[in-house]
Amino acid sequence: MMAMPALSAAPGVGVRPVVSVPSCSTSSSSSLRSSSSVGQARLSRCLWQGEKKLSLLGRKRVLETVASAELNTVPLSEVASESPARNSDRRLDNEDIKQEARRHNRNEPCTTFSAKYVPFSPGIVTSEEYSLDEVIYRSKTGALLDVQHDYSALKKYDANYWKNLFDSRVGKTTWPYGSGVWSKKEWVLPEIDNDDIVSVFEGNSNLFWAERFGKEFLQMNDLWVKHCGISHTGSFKDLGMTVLVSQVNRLRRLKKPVVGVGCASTGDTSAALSAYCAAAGIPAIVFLPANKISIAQLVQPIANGALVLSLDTDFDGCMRLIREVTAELPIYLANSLNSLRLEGQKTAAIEICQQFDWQVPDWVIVPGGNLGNIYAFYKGFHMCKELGLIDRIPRLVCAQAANANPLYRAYKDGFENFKPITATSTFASAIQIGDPVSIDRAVYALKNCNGIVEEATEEELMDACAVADQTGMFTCPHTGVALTALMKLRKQGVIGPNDRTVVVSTAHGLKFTQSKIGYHSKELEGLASTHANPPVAVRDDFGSVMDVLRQKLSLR
Ligand SMILES: Cc1ncc(COP(=O)(O)O)c(C=O)c1O
Ligand SMILES: N[C@@H](CCOP(=O)(O)O)C(=O)O
Repeated sequence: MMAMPALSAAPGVGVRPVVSVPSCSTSSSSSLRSSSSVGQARLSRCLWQGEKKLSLLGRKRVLETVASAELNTVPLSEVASESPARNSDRRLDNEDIKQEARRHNRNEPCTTFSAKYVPFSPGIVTSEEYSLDEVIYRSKTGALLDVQHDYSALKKYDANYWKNLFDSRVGKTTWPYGSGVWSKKEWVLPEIDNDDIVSVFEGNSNLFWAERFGKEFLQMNDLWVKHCGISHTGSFKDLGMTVLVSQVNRLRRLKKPVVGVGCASTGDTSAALSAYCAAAGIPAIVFLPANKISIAQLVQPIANGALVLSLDTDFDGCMRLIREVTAELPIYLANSLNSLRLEGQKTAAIEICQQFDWQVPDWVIVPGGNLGNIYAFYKGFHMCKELGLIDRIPRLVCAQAANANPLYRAYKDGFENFKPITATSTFASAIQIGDPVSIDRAVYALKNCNGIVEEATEEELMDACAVADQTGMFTCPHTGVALTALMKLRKQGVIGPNDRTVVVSTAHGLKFTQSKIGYHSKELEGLASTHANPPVAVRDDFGSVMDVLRQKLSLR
């Protein structure tokens, strides 16, 4: 058997665009051109540089396809309705998915969009800014950074344009837009070359109607669960990691000194980092707190070939160390301290609006630990509102485990004082964090959406998981924390019976089976395990089986 280090179970988008949409380029340096001669020149470049391998027939098709988009103002609705026929063209001999995409991707607006790092200092005017190609995580004053998009460029396209564009990309395999993150590329990392993107077509996670749980337990008829855990590595972290690792891929191509990518983790960030780095052939280094993550989470970076360091400390200790190490060595920091991650994570919020046909839910409940995700959700909704796709931002609820509740404590204090704590053991082990790096981002997000912070005890979160599971879900403990917050707010009448509410499920329950086994075997110390459903041991004979069935099913 493989020797494991001491890291075992924890206890736990038809409106006419205002400009034409030429798009044969995948290059960040391309700009919007309307003259036909310039269009022809670009066309030739595309054909003879990027598409060297096309057959004569292929070249003719590209000429026809791109020329119509280059030389005319093409209503997006028409472009979209034409594309299935073109997309039914088979991939050409010797053409891979990226080359095929260059041929088909004429819906893509030319890259006039841009983004940069600015200090995260709401209300303070500063000229400080950095290119996304710089390796930098903090401002001159030590503040967090934020990725700022060029809204004046994005606003040249109206809300219907964006809705139709995003909608036209869902459910396709076109590189890279088959990804729920990259389907929103213009709002995420607009300048990255499509060839640098590292994606496993993450996102597009299901948003399902939790009918029985809502109606039977909460008298709610509009309760939804956004299942971000049904994902490549089983958590929402894939959304951010595709962005971060893609940018690292670009930095390495630009010959920037990045020998690897590192993170501290409670299990999910490390799993996502390892998988995306492995897909790109980039070394991954992960710092894990010994004995504080689940076996399923531990085995993910091991299997994906990451360098796994098991440290005799908690997550906050690992976080301190990785920050020191990444300041010394050319290792790129992959935690959400790095604002690139949040650009991917915010697409979950945009996706929720899209899944509701661009209607806004009343409430969105998100479990919080290092607190990047609650800000990412706020930013996603805020961007939709700024660009006119929605008319308001939902109220956000951040849910914390009572054993790891620094934000809850600060909230109760009117956000006047924030004090880091030493988080204690919780079944929601991925949010056992006492000194969250994104505290400022979280407080800003919650203040700006009239948000709420709730907490869940161990008993409450495990019971919430059990009850939800018995309505057909298979929840992770963090989702149990969010469900507990929902139950409390519903009971208090804060959330109404007809409020459209989305609970964000951040990880797949299959990553956390140990705590479920403990609960259903009534082996969790200090917990009544009220909803336990242990297996019934039965003797191997017909009579015994019949006796048990009669008794359990109340049959005579
Ligand atoms: C499964 C799961 N849920 C929720 C969270 C909390 O997200 P954040 O750290 O962005 O607050 C994390 C990580 O911290 C996580 O791994
Ligand atoms: N739950 C996280 C904790 C680290 O959060 P991050 O978003 O800052 O990377 C994990 O899985 O490691």
